[in-house]
Amino acid sequence: MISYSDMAERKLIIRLFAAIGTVTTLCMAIIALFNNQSTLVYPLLGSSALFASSFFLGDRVEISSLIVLYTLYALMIYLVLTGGSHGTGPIWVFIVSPVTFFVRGFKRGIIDLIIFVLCVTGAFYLSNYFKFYSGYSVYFPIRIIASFIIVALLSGFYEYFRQMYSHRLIELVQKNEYLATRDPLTNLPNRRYAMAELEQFDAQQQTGSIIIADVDNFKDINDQYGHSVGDEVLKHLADLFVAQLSENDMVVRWGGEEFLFFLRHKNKQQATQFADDIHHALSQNRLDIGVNQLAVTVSIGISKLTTDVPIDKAMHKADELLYQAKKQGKNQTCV
Ligand SMILES: Nc1nc2c(ncn2[C@@H]2O[C@H](COP(=O)(O)OP(=O)(O)OP(=O)(O)O)[C@@H](O)[C@H]2O)c(=O)[nH]1
Repeated sequence: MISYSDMAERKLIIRLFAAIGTVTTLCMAIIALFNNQSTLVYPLLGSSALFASSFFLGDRVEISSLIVLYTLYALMIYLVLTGGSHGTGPIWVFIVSPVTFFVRGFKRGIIDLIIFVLCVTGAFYLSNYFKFYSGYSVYFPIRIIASFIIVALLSGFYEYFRQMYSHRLIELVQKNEYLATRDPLTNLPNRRYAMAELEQFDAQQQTGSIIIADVDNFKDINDQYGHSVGDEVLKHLADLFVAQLSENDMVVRWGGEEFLFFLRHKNKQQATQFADDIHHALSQNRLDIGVNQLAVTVSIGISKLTTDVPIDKAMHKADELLYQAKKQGKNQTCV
């Protein structure tokens, strides 16, 4: 199953935030320097350096995103405390909520924003109390905080629905991916899945055995008892085959009434023993169809998978041996 991660996109966006933060704060520091606003120059330069450091952290996305976020918080609180340039500092706080939700997600984002609002409220109070900046009107902090909360709520709603939609989408893709590789009747993996597994196995140059099992006289079963009983037979076989498998092995519905077993690291002798076990299990487990019990048998062909035999050749060989087993009277294995 493919794993779905947005890490590459996150890395890109965090680096973008860091780059914008670095350039913006650097420009603001230069402007503050020309305006002789010494209290702004150093905090802005410090922020710029922190944003730049997070840009160069590369693959450590979580750390760099936290540096970006908390540098932003610290700078915003400082701007509220000091008023920034001519009392316009608090206007920048609106950047905080979208960045917070992006970095922290919905739940942790809410917690961080509540703490941030409390800090900003405290900063307005301290600024007034210690006269760090005395140009704020009585209503200004209230309006800034109220509008900040509205923007945060909107960003929160957006993030909540985005997360929900993204989870649903991933679930849907994974479900479709699963269905595309499953046989709906027996719930076994299908031919498409098997081909991918076999190609991977081939690429890894491993050894093992292939077994092809074909139900004997299946047309007669369909004709005599009906198609739905035929389907029940296939399901019965699938359950029985799965019960025989060991951890590394796999059985797939290869098509129609044919099943393919893929036994990793099992030589011909072990595969033959496995085929005998299947014949035996089938003879012991008849299928109940109303008052009757139906005896189902299979014919089997086995071939080796080695590093010097291509998969398609091994499959062809197993098919030929299966045909031979049918010709020799069915309900048997040819190796
Ligand atoms: N019920 C049911 N029948 C299927 C399914 N897929 C294929 N079949 C039937 O399987 C039958 C296979 O018939 P044949 O190829 O003649 O094979 P057979 O009767 O098993 O004969 P031998 O292989 O010689 O033993 C056909 O009648 C198909 O319609 C399925 O999913 N459900």
